[in-house]
Amino acid sequence: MASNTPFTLKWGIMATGWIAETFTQDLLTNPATTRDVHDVRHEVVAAASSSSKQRAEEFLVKVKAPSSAKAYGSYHELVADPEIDIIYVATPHSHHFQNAMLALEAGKNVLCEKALTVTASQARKLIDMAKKKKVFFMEAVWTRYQPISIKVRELIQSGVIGPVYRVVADLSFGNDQPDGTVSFADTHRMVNPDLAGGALLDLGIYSLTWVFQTMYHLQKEKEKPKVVAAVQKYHTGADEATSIIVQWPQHKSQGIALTSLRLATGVDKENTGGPAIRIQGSGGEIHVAGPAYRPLQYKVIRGDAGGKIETVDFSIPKDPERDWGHGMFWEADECARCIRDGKKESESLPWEESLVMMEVMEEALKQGGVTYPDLITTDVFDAQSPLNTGKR
Ligand SMILES: NC(=O)C1=CN([C@@H]2O[C@H](COP(=O)(O)OP(=O)(O)OC[C@H]3O[C@@H](n4cnc5c(N)ncnc54)[C@H](OP(=O)(O)O)[C@@H]3O)[C@@H](O)[C@H]2O)C=CC1
Ligand SMILES: O=C1OC[C@@H](O)[C@H](O)[C@H]1O
Repeated sequence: MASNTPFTLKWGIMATGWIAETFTQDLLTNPATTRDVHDVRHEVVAAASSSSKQRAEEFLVKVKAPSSAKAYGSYHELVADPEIDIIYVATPHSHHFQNAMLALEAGKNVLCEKALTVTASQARKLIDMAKKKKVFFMEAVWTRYQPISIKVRELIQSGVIGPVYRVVADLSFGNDQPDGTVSFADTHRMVNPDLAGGALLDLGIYSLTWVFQTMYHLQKEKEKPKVVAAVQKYHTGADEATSIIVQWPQHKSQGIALTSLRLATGVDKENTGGPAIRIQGSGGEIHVAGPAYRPLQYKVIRGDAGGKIETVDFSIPKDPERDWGHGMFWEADECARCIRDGKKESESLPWEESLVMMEVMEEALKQGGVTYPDLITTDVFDAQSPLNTGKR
């Protein structure tokens, strides 16, 4: 008989930047009152900063964590805490391989922010370590767990638009400046090669997510995609715009994943002009409004109904007590359910799919001549790497 007590997942937060703050606040929302979830809940046990314990303390205050939450001044201390079930890695992508490996080596379950790694080989090694340690490991592509994504995947599987042969998806940010730059300092993680900057690994991954979750993910016999890419390099060496065509010849399908730091997906700053994602089947289309990372509306246009349009809107629920909700809690709930049920990977984003997506992105960047420093592309784990110790 199922227990009425929700399963509690105990989190350790690695890093104290913007997304760590956003995600942790989502963790601290009440699952029952926010989103009618009663089988799992979350506890923030500790947070760590690579720069100082004080920064971690300030972070915990800022997110209104319970007073029991511990602050650590190093990632090593965090992964050694026996009370923690899962580490959320919220550092720049440049750091993900070393930081996630640090946690996996310590026997922790890991949720690692996107992009999972800088290279496919790094992703492979993390997956191998998760297998070896028999722990749960997932890339934090929150979009996959949002109700709208689940619904769109179900619609496609129901056959309402027939077989899907083409998907065009865009996430572009509109940061063009009159002086020819984009509105990020050269040191910012969006454009800094030392932090694996660039449009593709940061934003294009969402366009690719839509291409993958509506086609590759639903393939019964998985087919490796062919990849053709056009990459516009920024003066820092990172990509400022990347367009990828992925092709699955046996499925007669193609996906076009677009991203740019200069153009915006929509004309308004919120990127809500649409459709950001156009899913084309032989019997109709599904249009999803942007932004691709957190869309709130889709339209189904059925060919057999004379082009009749059904529009469905979604919203991100808020915790009334905290006046907060960003939409990242669904991926946290997925982690809790997988760990409760003894699963090592999520069916919505299996290891193999994260890996193939990394292979596609690596190939696209290779075609465009984008390179990153050895420190962040090595697939050799080093617990004392500056990426783990913060000693820059
Ligand atoms: N899912 C989503 O919607 C989003 C995901 N992301 C992903 O999250 C990751 C982090 O992004 P974001 O939070 O915006 O980044 P921030 O720059 O705001 O934060 C990154 C944090 O990483 C730690 N860090 C360790 N070493 C470095 C270093 N050399 N330079 C900078 N930071 C360092 C710092 O925390 P400390 O000193 O405490 O260790 C810092 O606060 C990226 O991989 C990004 O792709 C980002 C935004 C949205
Ligand atoms: O993952 C992301 O999604 C939201 C964007 O604002 C952010 O830059 C990106 O990292």
